Amino acid sequence: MGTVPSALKHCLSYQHLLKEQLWIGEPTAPPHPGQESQASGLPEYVKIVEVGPRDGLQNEKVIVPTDTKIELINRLSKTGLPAIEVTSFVSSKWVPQMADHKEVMRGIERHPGVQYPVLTPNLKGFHSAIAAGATEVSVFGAASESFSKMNINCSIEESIEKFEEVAKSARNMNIPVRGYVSCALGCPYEGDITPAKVAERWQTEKTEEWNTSIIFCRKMKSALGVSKRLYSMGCYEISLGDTIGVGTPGSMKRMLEAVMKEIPLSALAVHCHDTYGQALANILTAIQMGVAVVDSSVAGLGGCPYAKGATGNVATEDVIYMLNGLGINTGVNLYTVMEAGNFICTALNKKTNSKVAQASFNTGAVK
Ligand SMILES: CC(C)(COP(=O)([O-])OP(=O)([O-])OC[C@H]1O[C@@H](n2cnc3c(N)ncnc32)[C@H](O)[C@@H]1OP(=O)([O-])[O-])[C@@H](O)C(=O)NCCC(=O)NCCSC(=O)C[C@@](C)(O)CC(=O)[O-]
Repeated sequence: MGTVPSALKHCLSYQHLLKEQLWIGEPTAPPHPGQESQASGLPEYVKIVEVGPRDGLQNEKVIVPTDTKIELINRLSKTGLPAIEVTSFVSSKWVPQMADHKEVMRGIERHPGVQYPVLTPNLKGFHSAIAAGATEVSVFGAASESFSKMNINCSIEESIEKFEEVAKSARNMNIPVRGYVSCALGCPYEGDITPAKVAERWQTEKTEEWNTSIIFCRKMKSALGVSKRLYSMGCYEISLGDTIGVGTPGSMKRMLEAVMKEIPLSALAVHCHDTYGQALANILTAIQMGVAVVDSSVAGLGGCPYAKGATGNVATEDVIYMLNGLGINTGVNLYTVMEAGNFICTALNKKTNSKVAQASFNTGAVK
């Protein structure tokens, strides 16, 4: 797909798409995330946080060569993406694919204006990340006790203590910290997290219905509680993760309504996996509610090693295509993201999960 632009120029569908401006991101300087378009009520600019090199690759069974990871990140850096999550400073016994975190961090070319966050579950990871040159980190908690235990081997409460240590050290060093809340809409171990009216119920007195939805209430309270605590400890942004991709626009809306009462909209991001094919719809719902930061993964790669059955993240290509169609600026060039997607899919010997990239292949315009 290295020849995407020239090949597609001869393709009628390309001409149509070009006319519709779906392929090209506006290369203008982005306004502040969340700034609203007067006309539509939608944000004028949506920031895309590319998580492919980390979330996308962490689940790959075969170890991807370090040079390939570096090349992927270097390619993504040239697309206009404002943030690229590079790797995780976690235990190589737990996630062998991320064992080369130092080499990847040190090997990439950094482009001005691009953020390169890395995951750090604790102080050990934080110090290693900083020593390797990280300038932004992310802590990652969960709304589900079982997932927390399986993923980072501690309870939610213990995880908060570790994140507080990271946040404190980061603050002293002027390092921005992002916070994830996994299982915001469902958990692979505890089942659905149905937020039906639970936020209101949590905040008011218990009713009869409280008893029937007590489990959901606890989980919702947990999602809210973890988000609030991450935000209070100084995380500048809270990324709400539908880790196993079970959410729907309905559950996304209810969850966001609850969280938005506690955390400013400008500090929220959504992180959607596409297991049930709902990711784009969920993202659209979030954007319509004013969320202006979206995580996505090139070629739709991804999955969490501790969330069995969860498929990849929503594909970056598909999110950009949708946002371009809505006239929302991302500053990202879809062509070059597709080229990066083709690069990594070729390297992994797998088909892209991006519908937009697949459609381009199917037109015959892309060989
Ligand atoms: C968190 C730990 C490390 C706890 O693991 P642990 O075994 O409880 O750690 P420990 O403190 O007991 O130490 C045990 C050993 O691990 C080492 N250790 C301790 N910390 C580190 C570190 N930071 N980096 C490297 N090594 C570390 C430590 O030094 C020691 O080494 P030993 O003395 O045995 O040689 C482990 O559970 C782990 O690495 N888990 C991996 C979690 C992970 O990466 N999951 C996938 C990412 S989360 C995700 O995908 C969801 C997300 C973010 O995308 C959002 C969504 O979709 O919802």
